[in-house]
Amino acid sequence: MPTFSRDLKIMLQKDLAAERAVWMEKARTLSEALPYMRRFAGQTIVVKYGGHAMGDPELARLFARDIVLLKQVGIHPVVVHGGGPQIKAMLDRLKIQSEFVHGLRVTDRETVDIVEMVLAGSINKQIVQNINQAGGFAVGLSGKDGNLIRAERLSRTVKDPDSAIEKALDLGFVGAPRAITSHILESFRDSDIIPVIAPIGFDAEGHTYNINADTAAGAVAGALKATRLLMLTDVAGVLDQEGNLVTDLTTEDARALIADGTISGGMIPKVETCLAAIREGVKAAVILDGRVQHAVLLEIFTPGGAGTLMKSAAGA
Ligand SMILES: Nc1ncnc2c1ncn2[C@@H]1O[C@H](COP(=O)(O)OP(=O)(O)O)[C@@H](O)[C@H]1O
Ligand SMILES: CC(=O)N[C@@H](CCC(=O)OP(=O)(O)O)C(=O)O
Repeated sequence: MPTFSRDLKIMLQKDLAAERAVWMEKARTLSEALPYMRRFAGQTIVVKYGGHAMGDPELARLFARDIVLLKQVGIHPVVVHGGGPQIKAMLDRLKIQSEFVHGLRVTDRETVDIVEMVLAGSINKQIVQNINQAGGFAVGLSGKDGNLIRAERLSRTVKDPDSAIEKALDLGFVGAPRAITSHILESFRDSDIIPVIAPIGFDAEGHTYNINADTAAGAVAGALKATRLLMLTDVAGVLDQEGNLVTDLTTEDARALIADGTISGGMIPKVETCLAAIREGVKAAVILDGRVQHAVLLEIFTPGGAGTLMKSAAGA
């Protein structure tokens, strides 16, 4: 029937035009990424991948693809991962109690074995597998491999609120990174290998340490003088008193927001780690929302990077 076939033809032409418009938009986005690809080519970007951000399998798959894409365009991504919720799940299964003091897990001898098993074992290998399934060549390392993260027992004091006397906190086998053997990571720069690091440290006496993943990522970024330290978390970034996103955070503003309690809990070590990394030579650190699909690509390849940026005085 001629009328029907004419209508069908018009419909198909409209569909094709709509599809073409979608592809044109995608091509434009790719083209607009070119200046960013040139800017970051050959640079090191350390990505801290938190335990909350890896909970959703689809987000984890997209994260792995984004990391492979960075490497493919000549950027050197280094992934440092956490796994707090996964450690908690394993400790619960084994009916082992665990508590946090100032955002850090008090870690006794039994707990450090479980932490190492979960971080350097199942989680590390899952991320490696995701990246490799996305077409990359990821190699999993704990801080023990290649003497990567020498650590010491973290010493921290707190002020007793009644007497105002400083007392030492005993967090057990919680480590502070002392030295990063960076040539291990630098040897991957000129290869297609993507290092994926579990935040486990060691010392000369043979102790194993549980290191907060933010702290480990900051130390690695500082040692590599990375161009960017990206901290993927479960909020949009640093929020102000009204709950609005702070897009640029100076050291002075950070100090003020910590002092008045606006920045609290796990966000304090995160911000402090970013500032410390910048002091050590990282050009800029960004706290961003790991719950958003392609958060890493948005931050690196578009002007619409959506987190909180802290940068060195020399600029980013
Ligand atoms: N000013 C703030 N802006 C944003 N988040 C904040 C702020 N103060 C405290 N937080 C808390 O910090 C959390 C992020 O830290 P944390 O839970 O340690 O993250 P992760 O598990 O990703 O390392 C947020 O989920 C939020 O509850
Ligand atoms: C000392 C300390 O607290 N270590 C952390 C290490 C994992 C971590 O930091 O994981 P997220 O990044 O997912 O929070 C812990 O035991 O939970």
